[in-house]
Parts: sequence; C-alpha cells; structure tokens
Amino acid sequence: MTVEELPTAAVTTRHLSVVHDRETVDLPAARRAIADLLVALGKDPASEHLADTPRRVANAYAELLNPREFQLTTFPNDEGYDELVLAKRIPFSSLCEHHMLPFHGFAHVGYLPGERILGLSKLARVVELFARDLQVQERLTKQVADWLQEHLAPRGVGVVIEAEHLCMSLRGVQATGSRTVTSALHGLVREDRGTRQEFFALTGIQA
Ligand SMILES: Nc1nc2c(ncn2[C@@H]2O[C@H](COP(=O)(O)OP(=O)(O)OP(=O)(O)O)[C@@H](O)[C@H]2O)c(=O)[nH]1
Ligand SMILES: [Zn+2]
Repeated sequence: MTVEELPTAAVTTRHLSVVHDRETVDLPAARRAIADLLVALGKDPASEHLADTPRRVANAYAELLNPREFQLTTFPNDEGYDELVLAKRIPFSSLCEHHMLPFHGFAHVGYLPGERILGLSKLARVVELFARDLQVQERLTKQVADWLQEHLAPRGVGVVIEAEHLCMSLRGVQATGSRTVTSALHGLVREDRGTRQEFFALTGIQA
C-alpha cells in the first residue's frame, strides 16, 4: 500500500491555518513620523548617528507589532491523557498601549485536554500571536486563554502572566522590580477548586 492509498483515518494531525488580519505598518509614514518626533524632541535628525534612525525605529516597531503566522497542529488524545499540560515560563515581550514602552516577563499557559492535544510549541506561539501588539496585560492574558478555549475546545484553560512594565519602572513611579500578575481561566480550571489549585501550584503562583 502506498502512502496515497492509506485510509484518511491514519492521518493524525490536523492543521488549521492561523491567519492574522492585523493591519500592516505603513513604513514610509512611520519613518516620517519618527523623524518628526526626533525634531520635536530637540534632536538633529541629520546628524550622522541619527540619520538612519527613523528607518531603524520604523522597522523595529513593524517587527514588534507583527506576529508570525503558524499552523495550529493538534493530535488526537488517543491515550485519554486527562491531567493538566502546562508550558511554564514562556518568555515574551509586548508594548504597553499607554506609553508604547515594553513590558516583558513570562507566561504560564496550561490546559486540560479533551479529545485533542496541542503541539507544545503552539502554547508559546499563541502568546507571541497576541503579545506582538499594543497591549494591556489584562487583555493579553484573556486573549491567549480565549483563543485556546475556542480553537482547542479543551476541558479547561489557565493562563498566568507575570511582567515588568518599563513605564512603571524606568519612568513615572519608578517601581523598579515590581511585577504585575494577571490570570485568565476557563472550564474546569476555573470552576473546579482542586484543578484550579493544582494549576496555580504548578505555575508556582500562590492563589
Ligand atoms: N491596567 C493596566 N494599566 C497599565 C498597563 N500598562 C500600563 N498601564 C498603566 O496605564 C496608566 C496610564 O495612566 P495615565 O495617568 O494616563 O499615565 P501617566 O500620567 O503616564 O501615569 P504614571 O505612569 O502614573 O505616571 C498608568 O497607570 C500605567 O501604569 C497594563 O497592562 N494594564
Ligand atoms: Zn505603560
């Protein structure tokens, strides 16, 4: 029997294309705006050091605001695995939408499988999908949890994000070292007391 003749039931992966409809960055307009900003800040955009800065900054923002697309690869949960799966300390960085300064830290993303399990790297890719945007931490946390609930239909989802906001540490209140912790839970991770406690225990967060 050739590969082509295999019954389709033997194909155990499912690929869903994750298409992102975010608007693309207008690079020439961004370059002009950065040059104007430099002038407004009293800097000389014609100086040798700053001459190429508008291009670099525009490219940097375009990169920071454009997540990579990926395939959501899931597999059948043939063994009936029914305990939590948790990807801990996924590093991420995002831009706070109030100051356009970075906030960065770690995401802990877990789920309680239903009929399908997810390729592990996809838990980190989902974080990146929503982190590469102008964000607030609460929305980022909820978007990751909602997305997994919608696309994977697990029995539960838990997302915890711990982050340092540079707008809070470098400037303003200058609360250096402070971390903001947010969480979003669905299904049994939210409703079942034992599962919820186990999830937070696995993340290392006291709840
Ligand atoms: N809820 C939430 N607030 C955020 C986030 N990132 C930044 N902020 C806050 O957004 C708020 C904006 O408040 P404003 O008073 O308009 O800005 P500001 O004058 O620069 O405030 P200070 O930072 O207190 O100097 C600040 O309190 C920031 O700490 C986030 O992810 N979530
Ligand atoms: Zn901010």
